[in-house]
Amino acid sequence: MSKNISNDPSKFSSSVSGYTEAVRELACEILELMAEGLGVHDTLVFSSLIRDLDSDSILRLNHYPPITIRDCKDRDRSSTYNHSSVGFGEHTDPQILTILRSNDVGGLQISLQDGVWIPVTPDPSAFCVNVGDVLEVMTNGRFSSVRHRAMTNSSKPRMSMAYFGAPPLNAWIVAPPDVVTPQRPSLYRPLTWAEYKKATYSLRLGATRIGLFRK
Ligand SMILES: O=C(O)CCC(=O)C(=O)O
Ligand SMILES: [Fe+2]
Repeated sequence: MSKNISNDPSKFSSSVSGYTEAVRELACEILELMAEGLGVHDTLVFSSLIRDLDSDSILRLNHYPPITIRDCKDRDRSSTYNHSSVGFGEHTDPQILTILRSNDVGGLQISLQDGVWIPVTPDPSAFCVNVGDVLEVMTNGRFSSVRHRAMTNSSKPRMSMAYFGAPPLNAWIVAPPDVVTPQRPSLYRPLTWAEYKKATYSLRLGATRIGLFRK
């Protein structure tokens, strides 16, 4: 994509479409490799949901303007700097796979353990790939969706672009038989993406929404 956003909406639209198609293809390739690595017979089982013409995938552009300590105090005298500097609260992405790109301003953090946040070094030439809740269900917990958040920077604006590969609304989300064994029975009850999306929007951003579907 060009470094500058064009004033011509059709050029902007075609850049966004080109980018979206490229990251969709990347997501599909990663998902096919994951299926192969898990020993799943039908290696297209995850990627075909994203390739489906009715896929509910989306692209989100995030902008985190810098917040200085003074701004925070002006806005709310009782809030602490740390509290106010959360730009995007902690959550897991509900979809299948997220392909995230950002500028060179840090802010993304992941948590593998409650309350411990690990910063992700920003690299504008790299993609950050997040496992979403649907992939956790479809791999029967072999891959876990990652809890993350984005902090604002006190001097520079962070920008990020996230492609969320998602199934069609009416698709059933079930783990393929290859990852369900007597030793590892299925962890989640079957659900449709529409059902999961509805549950997602009815709960707080930070809630462990996938827990609602655990057997
Ligand atoms: O801006 C970021 O790095 C994180 C964005 C994010 O988590 C999201 O859009 O779901
Ligand atoms: Fe996210």
